[in-house]
Amino acid sequence: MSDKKYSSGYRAKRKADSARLAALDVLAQVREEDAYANLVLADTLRDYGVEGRDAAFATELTYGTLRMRGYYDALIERSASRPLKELDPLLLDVLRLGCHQLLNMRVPEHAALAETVDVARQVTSDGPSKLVNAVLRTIQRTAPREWEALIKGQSDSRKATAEITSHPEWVVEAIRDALGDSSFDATEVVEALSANNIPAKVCLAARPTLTTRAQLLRELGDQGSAAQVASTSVIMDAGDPGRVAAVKDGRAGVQDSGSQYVTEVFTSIPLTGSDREWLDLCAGPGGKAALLTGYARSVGARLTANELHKHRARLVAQNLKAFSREDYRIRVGDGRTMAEHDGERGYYDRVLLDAPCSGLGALRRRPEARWRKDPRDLAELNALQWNLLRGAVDCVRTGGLIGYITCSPHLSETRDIVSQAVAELPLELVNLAPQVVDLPDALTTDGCIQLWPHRHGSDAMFLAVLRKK
Ligand SMILES: C[S@@+](CC[C@H](N)C(=O)[O-])C[C@H]1O[C@@H](n2cnc3c(N)ncnc32)[C@H](O)[C@@H]1O
Repeated sequence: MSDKKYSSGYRAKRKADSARLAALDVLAQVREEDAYANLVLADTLRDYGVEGRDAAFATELTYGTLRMRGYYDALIERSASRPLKELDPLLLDVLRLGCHQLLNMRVPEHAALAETVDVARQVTSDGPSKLVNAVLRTIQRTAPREWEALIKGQSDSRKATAEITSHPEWVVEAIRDALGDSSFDATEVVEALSANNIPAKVCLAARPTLTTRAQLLRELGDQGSAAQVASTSVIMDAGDPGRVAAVKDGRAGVQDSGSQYVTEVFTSIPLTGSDREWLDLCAGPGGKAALLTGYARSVGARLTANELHKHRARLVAQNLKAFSREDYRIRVGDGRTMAEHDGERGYYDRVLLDAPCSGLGALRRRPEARWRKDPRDLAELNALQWNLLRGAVDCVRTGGLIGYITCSPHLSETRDIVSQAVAELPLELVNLAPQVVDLPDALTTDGCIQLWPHRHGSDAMFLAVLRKK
């Protein structure tokens, strides 16, 4: 750190604010160590002695900056008049923090500037801190509406939408394709992407046969309200879910309302013949398994929850602790080859395949997730999804149902893989139109369900139901 006075001379050097330093440290951990911000934030705040209102400030600063990084980078690049890659990464993080304070927090402009320059000086030296001052002043001098117009006005509409909504360009393309829009800057494409910039509220699931939404609402008092989409879901408007008695004892769990809805729809599809043995092929950590066990129990069926990883199977057990051991069994194994084991082939009446996926439908939950995802991972995921689908076909009886779910709207892991399955495997698609009369904008043209944060207030969950021929 430099000992020299800040050269503009308008105030003396002073120690940078701990909340901002802590936020910067988290950004650095995310960038350098691939850390998850939500996992390292609490320890980092403790290390810097940041608590109470300062901790809330640091949290908002960290998450907001990570989320809006793409937009801030567009402004920084234009204001620094040099490519971003020529900026020191730590300095770039400082600039991003400054942008968030200037543009999206209720921090007075002079404080946003001065405090950010203090941080720059403390973690680098005088020279770079002058650059921070100059760049942030340039950003501040232009009105937010003018910045938006400037970015939207560029000829490359995919890049413009990516920058305005703060997403990688490949995600813009994926969302446009999933919505069936022809242009990258179509109103709904921008709305869908912008919805990822609004943090999701905590949602609880009232687990069937253990409690009801009405009971959960009563328990929460003025801290809860009924959520959209699923009949089991409750939004926690305030408070800590870990302190809710129903969550502590397993009658309820923290779960997105879209996840609840697709599980509810799948279990409500009528089935000819027996309906006693249900399988959750990829069950960890067990949110859907807990709903499935409840629904199964209410019709006299039993759930088998399968999971590849032992430690995740333990989480399933934790999620099912409020049910009786007769209602479920948990097994550890590979869902792709489960039918090779004694008695598993064609044994199940319903199989839920909640497949490992890109998670593009839950970007609003993890502020930095969109920057970490790589489109090259999709090919590997698609191969796994396909092999799990084949595994599910082997486990379900003729006439039985498979519910294929992803937390993603990306076509390669939703409608494309399902149409390939219908073409190549002994499966027919069940049209879900009768199940979604109250939610017609959730139905895809091929009769599947695709939820969206901007339409339904849930994660972008996908459900296709397939019947084995
Ligand atoms: C999307 S998550 C399932 C979420 C879960 N249904 C819930 O609601 O809590 C996918 C799960 O599949 C598991 N998995 C991955 N490969 C698998 C395989 N070959 N067989 C079984 N499970 C697998 C992962 O470990 C992960 O727990």
